[in-house]
Amino acid sequence: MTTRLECAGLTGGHGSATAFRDVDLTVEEGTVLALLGPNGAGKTTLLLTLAGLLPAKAGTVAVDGATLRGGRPALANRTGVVLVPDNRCLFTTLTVEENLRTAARRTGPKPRTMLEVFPELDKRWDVPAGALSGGEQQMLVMARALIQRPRVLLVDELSMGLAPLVVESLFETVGRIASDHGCAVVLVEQHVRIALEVADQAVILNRGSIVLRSPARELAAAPEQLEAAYFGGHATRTDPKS
Ligand SMILES: Nc1ncnc2c1ncn2[C@@H]1O[C@H](COP(=O)(O)OP(=O)(O)OP(=O)(O)O)[C@@H](O)[C@H]1O
Repeated sequence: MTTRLECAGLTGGHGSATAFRDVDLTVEEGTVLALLGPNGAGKTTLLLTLAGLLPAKAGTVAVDGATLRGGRPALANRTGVVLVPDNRCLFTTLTVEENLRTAARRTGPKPRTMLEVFPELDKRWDVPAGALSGGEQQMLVMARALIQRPRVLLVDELSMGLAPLVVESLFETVGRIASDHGCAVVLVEQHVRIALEVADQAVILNRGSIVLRSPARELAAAPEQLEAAYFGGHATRTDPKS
């Protein structure tokens, strides 16, 4: 397997405040890493730093072995890093098709090819994004990410405000996007159980530090370890290399 995303000693935050420190992550192509942890742990800030939207205070981020220049989001995006932000950021007055057109690249897939992954959007093709249901909006958000042919897909709280059944189906799609398109997915999620079902590996961030790493399946079977990492922040590392 190829290492798609790697960060080493990554430290970052907002202004002079440090939100996370000394984070090492490796995500292989075609796999999903669940980045979990309590509110305020630093998960979103870490994603923004991986996407180049915030400069790192220390450490490196590399995609397919090439180190990215920190704080350069357009460059990171051209390298294949695509962020799915937690506030959706759709153009609400533009239709589904128009939203996809804003993200499509000249030499990349055409908007309608996204219907192979999200067929439910076909009947909503000419509807403004603001009139879609929450689940449909998130499908559009994922389609808008996929049309950019991501090598690294950073997904922040996809489930926010959605019914559990909708979340399960969306997460299945995320898993398929990783395996079919060979991208590395980092999934920040509060729905821990569903996230662990789709993820291959999991890390728990607490107060800015990684306090637990584990294959996702093992962690799903060890709720006490999960709880200790969330509330105590001092669980043991089960697999220091993952
Ligand atoms: N725009 C900002 N300016 C300054 N500090 C911020 C900003 N956004 C977040 N922070 C701070 O950075 C720290 C980490 O927040 P972050 O949002 O990354 O955590 P999180 O794990 O994603 O939490 P949540 O699940 O609540 O979104 C917190 O102390 C938070 O108050």
